[in-house]
Amino acid sequence: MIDRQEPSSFHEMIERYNRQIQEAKRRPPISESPPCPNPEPQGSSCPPPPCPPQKPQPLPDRESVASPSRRPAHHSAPSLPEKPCDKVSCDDKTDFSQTAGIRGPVLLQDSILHETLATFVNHKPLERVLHVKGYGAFGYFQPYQSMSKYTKACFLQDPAQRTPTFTRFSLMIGSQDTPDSCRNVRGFSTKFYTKDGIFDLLCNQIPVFFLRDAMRFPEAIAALSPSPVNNLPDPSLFWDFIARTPQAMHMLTWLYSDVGTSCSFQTMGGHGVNTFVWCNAEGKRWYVKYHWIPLAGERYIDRHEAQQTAGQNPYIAGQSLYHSLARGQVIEYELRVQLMDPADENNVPFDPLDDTKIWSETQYPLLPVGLLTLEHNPDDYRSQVEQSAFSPANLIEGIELSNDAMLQGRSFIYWDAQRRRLGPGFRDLSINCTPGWSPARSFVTSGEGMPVSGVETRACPRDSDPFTQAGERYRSLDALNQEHLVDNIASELYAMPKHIQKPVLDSIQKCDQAFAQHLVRQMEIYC
Ligand code: HEM
Repeated sequence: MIDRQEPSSFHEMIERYNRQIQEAKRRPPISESPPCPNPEPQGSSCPPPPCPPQKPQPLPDRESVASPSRRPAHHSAPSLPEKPCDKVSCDDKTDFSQTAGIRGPVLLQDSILHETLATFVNHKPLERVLHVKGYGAFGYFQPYQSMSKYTKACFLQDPAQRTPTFTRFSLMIGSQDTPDSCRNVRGFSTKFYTKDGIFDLLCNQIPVFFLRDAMRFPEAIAALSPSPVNNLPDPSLFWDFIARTPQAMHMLTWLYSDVGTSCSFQTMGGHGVNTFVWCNAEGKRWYVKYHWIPLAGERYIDRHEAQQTAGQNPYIAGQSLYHSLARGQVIEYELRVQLMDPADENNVPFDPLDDTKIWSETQYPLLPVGLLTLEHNPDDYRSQVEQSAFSPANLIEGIELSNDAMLQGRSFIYWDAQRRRLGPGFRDLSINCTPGWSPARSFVTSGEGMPVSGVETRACPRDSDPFTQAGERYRSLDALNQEHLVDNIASELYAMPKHIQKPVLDSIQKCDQAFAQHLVRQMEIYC
């Protein structure tokens, strides 16, 4: 029997279409059609009338159908012999537009046709402005022990409690066709469906960012994007940005190391980048930085392997994630945090709220918190992965924003982006909600009860040393990884004009003299 219910979505429409094609193929020839097994009183669901007879018939007089008095004679259709029906399921009325007579015209009133086409042209949700290409996985999080000393966050109190999660891995720059292995910032966002509501933890594989203030973020993204003139890759946009942005030096030493190229999310780390605040039941606050450690170990690939992989399989990381979960393997990441008493913030040689800096692991050890276990694939990419809406402002009691300027700049813009791409009801989509909860009703705000003071200003915050940690990063690499970092930079920087090369080399010299010398030698090889 043909399903005559209207499709509620494009997806259903396609499924129904495929079902009908399959059924039609199985159905015996029309002359041998069995009687309708479930005849309905009006007969509307029974097999519709058979194909028009194969013997050519004169076409109905279209003039008599379409207001003959107003149509000139030369508009009449030529009297063609009717062709035999060549459709497998020509008895399926839903395959045809509604026409005035068999050869048309198609009637404007055919709302079913318009709905079918309008559903098709509108079925694709708008893409994210960033992190367009992504893959998802469901799982759960379980703490190792109660973290009540540091936070009252409900899902971190009881080691026996499992909190359901959804994780989306993504590439920050590029389109749906960008190869998974290319040099990129990779996103690692997790939604925790807690009993107090949604908590989102957005991480990148690189622990620092290009900028410490959100104001220049659009400029950074433009520098990483294709040329606005011809849509072709233009490395001079990036290197010009780096030449003008010494604070990006530290990020450069991560992005242009092998950490920038990878063929697997299972062996990739994640870092919250920004500094958040944990608050316990007594109101004691801690600065907190988040880190995910893959239990499979961290592994990255070099630029040559990344390029080769990009050509061979642009979906390598997504496929590996999907097939591992489909085979029943679980993928695990340990959540660790670094905690700093805000009273100590003046005792570190940098601003702990500056996201171009990392915290020393000796001074602020990585404290294990719990285990994220990814265990199954999404069943519907569009409604689960595409329509997932993460925000650093999706917080629950016990977790707050700090005064990290970049984080505060991010706090509104994700919801705004989601209103644009998913509509104002984005929080009601099942992937984005826990029943009965909405941030507007939860009244979780940052720093309730914290004193705030200061003179209005637009100024560079305390400590703007952009070089020390970048130099430390270079020196922390072994010889092979130093070689890769330097070669990755040299392979692009050598081709830049002098007015870009010079300030970049000056900045690198301020990071580390040997780093700069190594780079100059390597650039000479390319020249
Ligand atoms: C001012 C700076 C930033 C702005 C304006 C910004 C803006 C955005 C926007 C608009 C999206 C897409 C949201 C959506 O449509 O759902 C996005 C996604 C994302 N952002 Fe940012 N971002 C900033 C900085 C950062 C930083 C520092 C991180 C580091 C953790 C980060 C991590 C992510 C991740 C992981 C995603 C992907 C989320 C997903 O999978 O849906 N962003 N960002």
